[in-house]
Amino acid sequence: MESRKAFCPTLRFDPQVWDYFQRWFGSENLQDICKALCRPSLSTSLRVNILRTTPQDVLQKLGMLLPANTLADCQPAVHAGIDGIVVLKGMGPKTVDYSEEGLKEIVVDRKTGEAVLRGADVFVPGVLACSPGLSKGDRVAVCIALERPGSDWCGITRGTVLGSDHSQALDAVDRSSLYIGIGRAQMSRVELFRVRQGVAVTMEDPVFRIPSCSGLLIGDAMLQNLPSFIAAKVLAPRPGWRVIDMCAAPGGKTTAIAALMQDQGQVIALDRTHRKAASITALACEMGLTCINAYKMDACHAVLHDGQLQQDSAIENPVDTAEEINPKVAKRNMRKAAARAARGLDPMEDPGATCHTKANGFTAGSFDGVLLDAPCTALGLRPRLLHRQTMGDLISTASYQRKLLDVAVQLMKPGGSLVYSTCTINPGENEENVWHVLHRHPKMRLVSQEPHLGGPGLAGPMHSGGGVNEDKRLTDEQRALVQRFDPCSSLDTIGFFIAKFQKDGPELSDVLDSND
Ligand SMILES: C[S@@+](CC[C@H](N)C(=O)[O-])C[C@H]1O[C@@H](n2cnc3c(N)ncnc32)[C@H](O)[C@@H]1O
Repeated sequence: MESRKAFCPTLRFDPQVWDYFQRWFGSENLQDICKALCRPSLSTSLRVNILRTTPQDVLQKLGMLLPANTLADCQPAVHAGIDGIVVLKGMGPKTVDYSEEGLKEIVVDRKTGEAVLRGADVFVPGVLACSPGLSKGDRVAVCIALERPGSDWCGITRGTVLGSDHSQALDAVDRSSLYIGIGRAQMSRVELFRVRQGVAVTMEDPVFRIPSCSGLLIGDAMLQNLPSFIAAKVLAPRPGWRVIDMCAAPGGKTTAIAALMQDQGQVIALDRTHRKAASITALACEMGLTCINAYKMDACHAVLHDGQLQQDSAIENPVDTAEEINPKVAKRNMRKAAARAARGLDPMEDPGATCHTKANGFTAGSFDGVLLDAPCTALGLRPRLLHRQTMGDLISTASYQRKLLDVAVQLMKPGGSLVYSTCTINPGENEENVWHVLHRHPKMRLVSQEPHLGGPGLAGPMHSGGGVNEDKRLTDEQRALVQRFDPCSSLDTIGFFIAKFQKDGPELSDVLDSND
């Protein structure tokens, strides 16, 4: 069919956000970044649980577990530069021929489409519309319907029949560049809109072929973006250290840190809800790590103030406080979790996992290492076909991060290290926040990072708050110390940013030696 083109979407940002980014990145570079953000990375990394197994054993297991054709395509290999990482290759974009006779069609929502681009099949809740008379076993072209500008409505409701009066709003929008491949229907149209979960379409000719290892190597290895693992490595935690991961769920970096410490010492992991904190405990158990203690705590209040008592208790089968009070909230959370599971996204969290609760925070100056992997606008995640944040959202997120950074500084021992990371390309949350730390906290300085694979920080004056301030900018030396992972660089990673700070004070090795 002529109206189906090669996959070539255009990523849209709010116009003010676009202008702001354009001033930082330049027009051409921003276009390249947007193009990369619409596509999945073709390099999938698995972090090996080095306390339990080796990269070579993981390669051997993959050889036994993956189907022969997948294995031949993805060529698993040990990462050449970073210990403990196994890399699998993806392929695409492939030019799919949609002209085959009798090909039917299915329209999915954006999130489902993005999951398919990452290698998933199509799950029932994400299907919005399909051709009339769709039968189980039919071949179907899969297309994404994007939300309309300024709205979360894409023009049709779930259950729409293509070509009917109800699909006119959808047909009025050009979606010819949003076809993501051909699959085989696993149910008829009637069943598709009657059931609530299950696989609707298995992808046979996806535009991108990304290997899926989910559920294959539980406890031995986990999917982790390369820059995320690098952030944990950059902290350089040593066995015996006391580390705090302030925003830790689901615990990818927490468990990487604990493994680097050979499970010796103490890793405190915080997140805002019991459910999230318990998910960290569940991952730590899966990885066989015992030095991690997860707490339900707002990291903005993580510092114990004079006169406050240290209180600590463990919670069995945690539920969110809001749930205890309000059964409607409990029901809504259950529905959300079930919906995610039905879409084949996150597995539902282990209901038996526990976490700690603490009425007050932790003693200031008591941590050798602090990780602040901050909640952020996530404008570096791939693939993403639409971003709806406004300039106001970007500014308020950066200001929230600065609040967390101020707490992080208080928690560090003199001589201790802080790693600050985000998965966004937004300079307001990255370079501008680094500038904030250096100018608000004279005892903090940027230090070099190992490993250092990313590019330098951006050059230019700070201007997220509106006016340009020529005096507020990182020096060339400071820009060279941070790592900015550009999604369109040859590393082909998500957009990510890492800064490492040290607080003036004695070298930590001296502190540890004098404690021995
Ligand atoms: C980027 S994610 C962390 C990902 C995690 N570090 C990993 O590698 O798996 C940010 C997390 O911060 C949590 N968060 C947001 N505000 C927080 C706060 N005030 N205190 C603690 N956690 C918070 C969110 O719930 C979210 O789980």
